[in-house]
Amino acid sequence: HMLLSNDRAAPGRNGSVASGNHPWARHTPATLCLHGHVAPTILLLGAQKCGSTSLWSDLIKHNDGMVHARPLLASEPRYYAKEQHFFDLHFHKGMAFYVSRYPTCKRGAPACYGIDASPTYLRIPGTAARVHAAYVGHRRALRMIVILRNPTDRVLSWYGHIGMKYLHVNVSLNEFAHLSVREMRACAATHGLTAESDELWASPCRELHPPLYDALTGGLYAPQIAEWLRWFPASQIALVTFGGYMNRTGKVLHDLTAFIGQRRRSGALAITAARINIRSTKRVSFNATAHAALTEFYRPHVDALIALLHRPVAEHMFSTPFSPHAAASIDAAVTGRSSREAARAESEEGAPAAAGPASLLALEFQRQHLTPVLARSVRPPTAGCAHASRGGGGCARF
Ligand SMILES: Nc1ncnc2c1ncn2[C@@H]1O[C@H](COP(=O)(O)OS(=O)(=O)O)[C@@H](OP(=O)(O)O)[C@H]1O
Repeated sequence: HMLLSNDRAAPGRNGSVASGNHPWARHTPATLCLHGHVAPTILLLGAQKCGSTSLWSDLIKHNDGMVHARPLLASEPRYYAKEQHFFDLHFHKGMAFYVSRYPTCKRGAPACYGIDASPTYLRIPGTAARVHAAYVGHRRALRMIVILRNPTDRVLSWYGHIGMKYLHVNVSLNEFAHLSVREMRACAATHGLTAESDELWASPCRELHPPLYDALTGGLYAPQIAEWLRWFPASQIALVTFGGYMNRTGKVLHDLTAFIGQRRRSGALAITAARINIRSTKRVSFNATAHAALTEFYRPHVDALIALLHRPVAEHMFSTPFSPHAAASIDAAVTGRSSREAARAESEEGAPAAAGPASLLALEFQRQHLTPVLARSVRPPTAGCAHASRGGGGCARF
């Protein structure tokens, strides 16, 4: 096992030292070489159906040093270039197998970063512990990226995914939503839990009978992220919102480049997100009651996510496209208060007076997600823009 390090003091064109004094670039990783191959150090954990394929593709396209896997056999599915499923399905095959799909290491070459974008890593319990064990001695080189989407939209996408995978789903979209919620509540009761419980995620209710599977528990982001925070420092985890990535793609990609520890590439920020795995446009949306049932189910879980992001344990999580310096302006936008009033109110309420990056994300979630969720529970979604927010500005999504 070895680290092939570029000259950290004087980075080359693709050197591994981030430009500027970006706070997350302090522990700049070099190329990690294991068993003669570039080992993945960038793990795009998911969530599944949240734009992970487009983000993966954009990260490769906009980062010179980013390398993906190559399928070893012609018979392997093409998505294996993106998703290794090593830490959920193939862990028993060992790290030598894992890295064998990545390029061989070359001494003196510019730093490169292997990426594994298996979006199941976030929702399948146990993967964080396996990553932690497998990267002993090299854990600081890892960067985890999580992209989150409104969980109700995720269910819509998931339904399409299940439909594609299993060719047909014998329930309609709206039945699927109601059935999922009903079965989840029943399952929770059987296991002494409630539908609000964080513990649902890693409980047997994770896998309801086909075709429901874990449609709902995939959107329980708080316990999923908390699990990664148990094994890794917050500073190694970046959060991206679906809406942020779609609306400010260039900024998000720039920020992620810095998070990874690369030099920021100069160039236009006006980049549009890749459009891969697009299906929802071909489908109808939930009707109002199905939408309300899912929204109701997810409400406490979104609250739990926001609460998690406000907790000190998440304080140093990297979040983009929000800058740590924008706390005051975001807070003012959310609450309508001046930044000084906001800081005073926060400290009176016991919250940290100076919002860290994760708290910023929490505020943005509240603005982009929770407010529209509450509004939508009493109004049916409007055609064409199911996420219209009262504050104007088109579709507010995460
Ligand atoms: N550029 C852009 N604009 C809008 N929406 C986009 C974009 N790129 C990806 N997507 C949507 O992301 C959904 C697919 O997510 P994933 O790639 O993570 O799916 S997967 O888990 O890898 O199967 C899938 O959602 P649904 O269409 O709702 O199914 C895609 O439409």
